[in-house]
Amino acid sequence: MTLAAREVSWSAGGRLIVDGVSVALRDGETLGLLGPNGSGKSSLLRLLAGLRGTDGGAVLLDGRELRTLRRGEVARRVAVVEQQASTEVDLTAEQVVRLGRIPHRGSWSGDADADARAVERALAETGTSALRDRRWRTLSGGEQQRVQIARALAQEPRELLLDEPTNHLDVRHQLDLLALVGRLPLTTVVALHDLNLAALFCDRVIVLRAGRLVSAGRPADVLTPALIADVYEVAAEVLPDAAGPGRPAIRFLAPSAYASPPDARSCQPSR
Ligand SMILES: Nc1ncnc2c1ncn2[C@@H]1O[C@H](COP(=O)(O)OP(=O)(O)OP(=O)(O)O)[C@@H](O)[C@H]1O
Repeated sequence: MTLAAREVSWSAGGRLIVDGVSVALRDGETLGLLGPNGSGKSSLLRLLAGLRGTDGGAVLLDGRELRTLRRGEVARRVAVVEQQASTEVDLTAEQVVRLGRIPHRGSWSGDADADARAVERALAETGTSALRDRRWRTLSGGEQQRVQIARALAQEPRELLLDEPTNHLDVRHQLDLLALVGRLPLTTVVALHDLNLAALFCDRVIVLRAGRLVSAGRPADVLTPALIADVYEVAAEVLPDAAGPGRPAIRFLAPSAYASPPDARSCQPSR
């Protein structure tokens, strides 16, 4: 048993932002959360994390309504990394990762050994050990992103919710991060814009449009030219199994108006 949304709705500014979405995660899967800008991905993730309450429907953790559970109990189970996660205080990277241990501290004291082990493991898994003594503010966007993910892993969650975690990451770190997420024995929801990364790493994907769930299933079944044209309004060619069995690769077909021949001269460094 893990997380589920049952007919979840949420409104803001007089508008329905998440509109009756139901999804039940499967233990250990990586679920991709897809959809155009403003389709409600971050809003749904925040509802699943219990960071905000639903206006209709319910989020369930092991079949129990999230809103009836204690904050600490949820935080020991569910970790979330939001877009542009930041910290105002001038901490080192290691101190940021240690924040992930807060839900595990009792009212008197925590288990210092368990905390230290979890922090070391999270730093190693995310390749951020070498950054441990750096001040947060001096880290690049990609380094900050990986440290935030280390913080979430130090929390030792069973459910991990990631909002655009590959933002700021170079291509190798994007691949490494999603491979790590797939390897860990966690149930993960990951909001992604890159459909090829979703096809490569997600066991299932769901697609939102204007707050509604419009499709759900295996990447190969969902990421069809028809769906991409309908939801993203972009023509695409889908090469089935090109990225592995059941894992399509997507090639976007730029309208001819965008596709003027490359001009080598425009790429020359100016002197
Ligand atoms: N607190 C809020 N008040 C008013 N409108 C909001 C609020 N939060 C989100 N919205 C609106 O809800 C819609 C969905 O936003 P959300 O951030 O969930 O989309 P998204 O799919 O994550 O977008 P993106 O891909 O651009 O990150 C947007 O139109 C956004 O402006």
